[in-house]
Amino acid sequence: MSEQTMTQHNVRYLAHQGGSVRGRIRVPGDKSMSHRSIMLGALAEGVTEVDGFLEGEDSLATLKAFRAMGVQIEGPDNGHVTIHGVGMHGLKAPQGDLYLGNAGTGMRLFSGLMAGQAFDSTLTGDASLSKRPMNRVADPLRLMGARIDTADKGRPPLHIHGGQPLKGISYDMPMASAQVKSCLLLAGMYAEGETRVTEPAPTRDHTERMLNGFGYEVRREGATAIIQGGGRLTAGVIDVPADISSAAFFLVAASITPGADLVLEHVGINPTRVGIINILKAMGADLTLSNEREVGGEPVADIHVRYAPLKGIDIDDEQVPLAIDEFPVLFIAAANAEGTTRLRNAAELRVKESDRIQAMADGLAAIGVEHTVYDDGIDVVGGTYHGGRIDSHGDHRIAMAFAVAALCAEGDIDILDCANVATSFPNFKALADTVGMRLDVIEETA
Ligand SMILES: O=C(O)C1=C[C@@H](OP(=O)(O)O)[C@@H](O)[C@H](O)C1
Ligand SMILES: C=C(OP(=O)(O)O)C(=O)O
Repeated sequence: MSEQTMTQHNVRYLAHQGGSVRGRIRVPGDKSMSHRSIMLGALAEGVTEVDGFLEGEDSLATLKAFRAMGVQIEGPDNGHVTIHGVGMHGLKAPQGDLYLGNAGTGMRLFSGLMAGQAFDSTLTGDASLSKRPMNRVADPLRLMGARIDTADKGRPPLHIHGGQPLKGISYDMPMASAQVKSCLLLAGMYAEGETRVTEPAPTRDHTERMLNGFGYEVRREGATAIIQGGGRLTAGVIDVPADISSAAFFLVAASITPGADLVLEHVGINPTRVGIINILKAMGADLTLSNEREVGGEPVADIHVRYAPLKGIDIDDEQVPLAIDEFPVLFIAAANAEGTTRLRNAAELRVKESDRIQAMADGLAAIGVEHTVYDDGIDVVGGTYHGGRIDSHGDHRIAMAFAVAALCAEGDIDILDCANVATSFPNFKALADTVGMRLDVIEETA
């Protein structure tokens, strides 16, 4: 069965009202770091050992794409992956297209890497990824000398012509995007001279940290990340922490559920990812970090969360890129807070796996949560809400957000099109059961 036909099998969630949130859990590995561990491990000299790898569809698609380019990769086996690096110029032309599933991160980072190869490649994705904008990477890569063909309006598939000499550029990113920054830094390894990428606001810096960990220097001058072409990567050991974006569902679940008391273990707390913690704390959440340590160049902690009454806030603009994937579940926190929570300057949410402003607004409307939609944000008014039927639009984070909402709903929430939860959080149902949430997963065939 091809990946494309597999996705026709779908699941629906029936999230029963009520339930508890108690215990001690570890959510799966960080998706951003999992993608990058395979990419850098494949291009390194030597053998890279990865622990904590996310065995979700997005990062598995990245792993398979490198296998298709001749890289020997063992695993994943309980989060352990062994990558036999082929060096910067050791990839082989793949036989067919490189299918990247649902992963915007996969496609944007691959486009930078493939622009530097000697052979042509075609990057494809599922229905959601095929609608997402790729000119944000294709345009600056073309400035570097890449030749890239896109479908209509800069959508995938991307056809990347190999053998094009790249030169470094100085690029001011028009949006705060770690994917664009990372794409250009990866292409910059293959470019002549320096590539300089300036971000309008801080975004996740896993690429910079991991490149430095592989012995490839990325310098920073203020808001600019700088890489010199022509370097090499040296294999190493990577310990991927639990994904704060997955932990977010349980941080909100515990914050809104009276009596909740939960510990999330070994969570990545990179300062460019902690918007969820900062925003929940500003809303009055009871979160405590302990056992703070650094693991493989990334800060990690256990997070203890207990129920506390939340209040609505105006979310600080600077928190937006630091919590960019957490807004669906933060809107559920807002629905359970006293007063109104206001988000602006978050238009990027409209170009994720779904239009996350509209998809969440439609879902909030279906369960009776008062809200007002803006081009770049939303106001959510806290209060009681009922059950209802939600379309997740195949977006993992919308599906999981409404599963969390059921904890405080006055009725059950039926959530359609949830198969893509497996892209980032394959054992979400199992961990939801462990803590006391009441979630049925109903298999459906198309
Ligand atoms: O670099 C990454 O790993 C990611 C960057 C973010 O996207 P943008 O760079 O488009 O904001 C985020 O939404 C995505 O889930 C992962
Ligand atoms: C936006 C996300 O991922 P990607 O862009 O990689 O599809 C996400 O996981 O919320």
